[in-house]
Amino acid sequence: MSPHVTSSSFKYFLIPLLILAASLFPLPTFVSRSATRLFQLTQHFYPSSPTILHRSPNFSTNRSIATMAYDKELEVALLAVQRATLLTKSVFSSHSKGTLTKSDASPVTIGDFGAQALIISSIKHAFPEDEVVGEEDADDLRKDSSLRELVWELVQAAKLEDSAAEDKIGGPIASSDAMLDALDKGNSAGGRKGRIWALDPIDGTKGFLRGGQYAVCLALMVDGVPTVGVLGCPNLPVDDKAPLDASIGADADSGEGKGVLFSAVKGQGAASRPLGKGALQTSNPISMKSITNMSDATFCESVESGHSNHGDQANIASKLGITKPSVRMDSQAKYASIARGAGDVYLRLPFAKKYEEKIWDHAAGVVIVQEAGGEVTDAWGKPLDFGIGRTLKENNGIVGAPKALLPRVLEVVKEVLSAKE
Ligand SMILES: Nc1ncnc2c1ncn2[C@@H]1O[C@H](COP(=O)(O)OS(=O)(=O)O)[C@@H](OP(=O)(O)O)[C@H]1O
Ligand SMILES: [Mg+2]
Ligand SMILES: [Mg+2]
Ligand SMILES: [Mg+2]
Repeated sequence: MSPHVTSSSFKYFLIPLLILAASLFPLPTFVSRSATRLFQLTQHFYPSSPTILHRSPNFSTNRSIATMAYDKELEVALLAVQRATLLTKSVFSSHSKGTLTKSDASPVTIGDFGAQALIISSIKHAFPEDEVVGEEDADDLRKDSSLRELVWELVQAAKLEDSAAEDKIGGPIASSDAMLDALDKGNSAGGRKGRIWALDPIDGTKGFLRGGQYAVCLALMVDGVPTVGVLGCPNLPVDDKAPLDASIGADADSGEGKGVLFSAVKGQGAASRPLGKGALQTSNPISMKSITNMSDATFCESVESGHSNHGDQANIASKLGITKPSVRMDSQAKYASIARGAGDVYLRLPFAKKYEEKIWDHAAGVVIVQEAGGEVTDAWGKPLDFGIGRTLKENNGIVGAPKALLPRVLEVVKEVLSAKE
């Protein structure tokens, strides 16, 4: 038998048969683990036609063979992000946030360093072979012992209240040196092959500092495709139906009814659950709002006028017939908000063509929006390419919307951008 025939039989006959058998009969753990491996294998064999894997948004409440893939990755990511938000919230309520200015003039705080160290240590505990593209590194802490001490105290104090949950993410970091090493393991160059996590320990650091929206963001990319995404948003309302108004970005300090964990796994739908302090709370499926009339849409944009072009975005909204004012909020809380139908359209048009968006600013939000029934492309309608390194250097600007609305939004975006060229 030729190698081609052998590989085809394996691909088209043996794997589907084994998966069918695995889903029909109750199996001992070791067999079901093998089934999970098999399932992951099929993702390599059927990269573009995942008919047996891809379910409608909100599939997550149904248990089946499909939900077994990435179960552990999702649980570890949720717990790691939840633990990191204990740290960021404690920094927010303390006097000093230990703010430094990075070489690109953007701020970084002891919260960013501590959250990155905790999350990478969780990932490395559960998946030692995986790489991480993280925003921060330990250079500043290695140079400044008092700053290092501040972060180390925070890291030691950030503990989930449920010991089984803590164990799943490896428990406390062993020493201050181990903390620095974990922080530095966010140095992957990214790429198109294998399993790479994208981590933004605090996205919207400026929002975090002013008590507005921020998000702890973590995504697993498999062969360059965002596959598991988690966003911890301590200042968003727990209620998925809460109206989105302009005040959401201004003074959203964590309090009663605030704090949400959003998540998605490719092919399994998107969900939200209250952000807790211990074991994971029950999740609810989320989906984008189905609006038929563009004039009913709400669009979300950055607070910082330097991060996206508010003028072009207002022009686009008016050409689309959108009459409601934009909702401005920092961070990937924007993606989370459109994914649960609190807003509808995400616009991030560039000021400068040379700015390269960072993969950690988008990977988690993109998979959550996709799984909630939306799509995200660049401003010219090109798919976002997460597989070429630490930035989206082949893309320019970002647009996200419910699938049915995206073509019309892109038409107007291109019209406005072309008129400037
Ligand atoms: N010039 C420019 N253009 C576009 N984006 C930039 C730019 N400079 C910085 N950044 C990145 O913006 C991230 C935060 O942007 P957000 O849209 O989330 O929030 S806001 O702009 O502050 O409202 C921010 O993420 P954090 O650093 O994690 O806060 C940056 O990665
Ligand atoms: Mg930053
Ligand atoms: Mg960011
Ligand atoms: Mg950040």
